Amino acid sequence: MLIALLPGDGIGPEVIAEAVRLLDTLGIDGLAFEEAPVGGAAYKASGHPLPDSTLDLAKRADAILFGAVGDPDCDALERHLRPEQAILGLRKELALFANLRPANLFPDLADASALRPEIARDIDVMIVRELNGDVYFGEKGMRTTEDGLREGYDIMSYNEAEVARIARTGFETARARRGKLCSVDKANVLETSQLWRDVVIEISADYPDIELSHLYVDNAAMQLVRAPGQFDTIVTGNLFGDILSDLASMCAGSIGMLPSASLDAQGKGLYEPIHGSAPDIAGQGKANPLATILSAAMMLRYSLQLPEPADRIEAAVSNALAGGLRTGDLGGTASTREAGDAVIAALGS
Ligand SMILES: NC(=O)c1ccc[n+]([C@@H]2O[C@H](COP(=O)([O-])OP(=O)(O)OC[C@H]3O[C@@H](n4cnc5c(N)ncnc54)[C@H](O)[C@@H]3O)[C@@H](O)[C@H]2O)c1
Ligand SMILES: CC(C)[C@H](C(=O)O)[C@@H](O)C(=O)O
Ligand SMILES: [Mg+2]
Repeated sequence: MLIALLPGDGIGPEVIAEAVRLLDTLGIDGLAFEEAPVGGAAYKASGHPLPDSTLDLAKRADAILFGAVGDPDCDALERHLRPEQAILGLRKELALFANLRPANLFPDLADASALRPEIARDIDVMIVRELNGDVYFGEKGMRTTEDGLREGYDIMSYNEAEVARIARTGFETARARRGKLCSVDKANVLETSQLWRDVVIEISADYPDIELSHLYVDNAAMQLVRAPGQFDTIVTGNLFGDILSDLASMCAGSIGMLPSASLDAQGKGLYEPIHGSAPDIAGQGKANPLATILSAAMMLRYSLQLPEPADRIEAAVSNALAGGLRTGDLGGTASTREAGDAVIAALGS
């Protein structure tokens, strides 16, 4: 089983190193790693954020473990050369349309949540975010109006096949969890969202066992903070899912805690923390590697069909936190390396 390692920029290499150290410690038979540059690192080395050789490795591999991309040195580049295009390109080229972002509170992290402990305790939500459409991939550009003003535009669109596909992922995910699906849109304003809601309702006919509800995205953001325990599975579009998952991460303690899986129709996946390259703390050994370590666990479970080591990793993270592990984002002082050590030590407990 070949794992493509794409560490990327900023804290990406720091957090990937800890996930790889943990996977090495587990000694899983037949796991092989191959690394390739991506993002700003790839641009600086070869003039493109997603070189053909990196895309080729991603396609050959059984799964991809991704760090983060984004480099302030590249801010002035034309859009198609910016580091972020690499992750968007991978998601599109590999047809990774279903992004699963679980937010749940580890029992010992209530003190780190942005919510009061008695509210935070209840959060256990899976955000199913569509990843191949929306404003991210619609026509976009810069033009000049008749009045001579510069005008930027990004077309938001979804066709019914795209909505149906992610809706089915949402229903299936809810079925494997607590049987409740909340579809989040902005159907009071957006045509895209009206179609989204219509299609989700049509697909729901195939899932009579699932309790379906709908929320506008502004209300959903408020409800996630007010009473996150009401949510089981959320299905939503690319942009709303991006924003809601960062919000949900703080309910669960920190953005440094949330992993993700981005899956194609066959279950091949790219696994990455939901956070970015965090230039403000890069190179200082301060990054929390747990989101990436938990992404590695998702990779073992979803793409490699290895639930036992996935369970072991998640239990080790939980035990390490129970033992007092806290990186800076969680209010502590542990370094990235010390956090990796604590999880490895907890594997035996
Ligand atoms: N999938 C990705 O590769 C991805 C995701 C999000 C942002 N980005 C990119 O990353 C760059 C920085 O973006 P941003 O600052 O808006 O978001 P960010 O997620 O990188 O950082 C936001 C804040 O959270 C902190 N943080 C993030 N991850 C952390 C961790 N593991 N441990 C401790 N603290 C952590 C950072 O220090 C920062 O203060 C941008 O170029 C952005 O486009 C990439
Ligand atoms: C870097 C950016 C393109 C990306 C997104 O918006 O999807 C990031 O915010 C994420 O959440 O993975
Ligand atoms: Mg994001």
